[in-house]
Amino acid sequence: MDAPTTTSADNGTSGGSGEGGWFTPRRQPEPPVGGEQETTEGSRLAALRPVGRPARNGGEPAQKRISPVAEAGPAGADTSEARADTVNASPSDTSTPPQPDSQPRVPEQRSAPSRPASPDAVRVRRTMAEVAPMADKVTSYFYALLFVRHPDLRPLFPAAMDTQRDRLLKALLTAAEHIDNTEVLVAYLQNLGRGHRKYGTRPEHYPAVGECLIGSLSRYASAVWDEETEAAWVRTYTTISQIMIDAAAADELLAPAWWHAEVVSHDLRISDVAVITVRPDQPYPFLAGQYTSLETPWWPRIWRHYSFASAPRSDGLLSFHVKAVPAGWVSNALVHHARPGDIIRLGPPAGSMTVDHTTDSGLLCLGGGTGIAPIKALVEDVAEHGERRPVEVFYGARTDHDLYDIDTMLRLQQIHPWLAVRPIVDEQAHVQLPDAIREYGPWNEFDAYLSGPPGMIRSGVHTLRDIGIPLERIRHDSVEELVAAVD
Ligand SMILES: NC(=O)C1=CN([C@@H]2O[C@H](COP(=O)(O)OP(=O)(O)OC[C@H]3O[C@@H](n4cnc5c(N)ncnc54)[C@H](O)[C@@H]3O)[C@@H](O)[C@H]2O)C=CC1
Repeated sequence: MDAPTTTSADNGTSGGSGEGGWFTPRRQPEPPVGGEQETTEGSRLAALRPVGRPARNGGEPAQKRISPVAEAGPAGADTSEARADTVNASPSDTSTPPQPDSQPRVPEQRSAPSRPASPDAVRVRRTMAEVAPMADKVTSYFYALLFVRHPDLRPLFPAAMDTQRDRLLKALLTAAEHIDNTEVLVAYLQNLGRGHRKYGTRPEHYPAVGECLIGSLSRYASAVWDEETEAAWVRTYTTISQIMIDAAAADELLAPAWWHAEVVSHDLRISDVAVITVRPDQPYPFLAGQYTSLETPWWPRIWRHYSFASAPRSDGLLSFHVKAVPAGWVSNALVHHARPGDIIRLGPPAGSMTVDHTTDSGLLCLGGGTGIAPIKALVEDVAEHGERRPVEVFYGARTDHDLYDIDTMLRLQQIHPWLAVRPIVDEQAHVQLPDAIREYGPWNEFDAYLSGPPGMIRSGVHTLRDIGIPLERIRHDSVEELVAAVD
């Protein structure tokens, strides 16, 4: 499954919780259908059958598709990458096949009230604890079951999925484990469901995945598996899949499953970083600070996440900053092979590291390496709104040479008196990016935006908390492990 998205340390997605149980399946698992074999598996299959119907309200406008967590790959199969340019992308979109995310994409249950876990959640977590030491085996068995029993699903996954095959499973298990954390989980699953449209996932695929999920869990958690546990998993999976299906159905009314986009310019700024501009084949609505998933023609069905490097433009063009990382299939193809005229595919926009235009707080922005891309988009966004809010950008790089976009940022500073850009070069400053902000401030009237390598985000959140910025005013993508680290 794909990447994350986070938002702010507080994901900003509350809402919708008052209706009494997002996670109470709106449709109870169906009893075994007459005529269907009365085997355990027949029952599972029937119980897991989701209902492919659009959400009651027809969905939200595309512009509102902001979720606190990133999307995961194909339902079932996500192969999508870790966010290539984002926090979860580990050191990159690296891997030999694209590296899977080592972290689940659901934020920690930081905001969950300290209510006792539901009986289903207790059973689900007991199963997870049981299978944890055999995660590899569970994963292999799950995909073996899926592809043997449902060979029609194989094409939804990339040809080479050795190292990332567990994305789907991971996302499902993570979601199941957080089944009580409704507000965060619903947003996560909705995003996941929408994101799965680009893989060709359909409602009828979900029961197959659920059946194989339960098949592999029951095998490897046999010591704790019983009828109640199975029923808990069926309810949990039914809830998960129904939210994903509903979100995908609602999104279908609003947006394509993917966009084709033609590369219109390719600017190799330094040996391993290119600024790539593309023209989507139809309007692509997004917000500054968000990111998208991207598939190249060279690595079909392998998706990577990249932040938009500009606010929405009147000519509809989109740009990305891509760093080629060792063994990064997609990033190397984009940096070293892509040329104008090439056609790529884009998934829907995601992410909520966006500017809150209802306040006039200042923006304290930390961009490390190619993490400067969405920061530039945020600056343009503030400029377009014509507001006079102070924006302070700290742009970190290892060396002077790595400040590949400093000219653009300094040009923006010249035009906008409310903008200050401060390059922080490790080898000169003898201090890494987050710590550099301690010498400036005060920052109590600022919202903070962090974009860059995971280590920078992690230490950035720590520093910002340390200087008194509350968690809910700190925004960045893919936060789950970071939230856990500071909470
Ligand atoms: N929305 C987002 O969060 C985005 C994230 N990214 C991510 O940013 C990264 C960029 O990679 P590179 O350009 O190679 O950056 P890099 O690894 O050269 O780091 C850039 C700067 O970040 C700071 N930094 C790095 N690691 C740190 C740590 N552990 N603690 C404190 N500060 C640290 C340092 O000031 C360093 O000079 C990639 O991992 C990419 O996935 C890229 C674009 C958007």
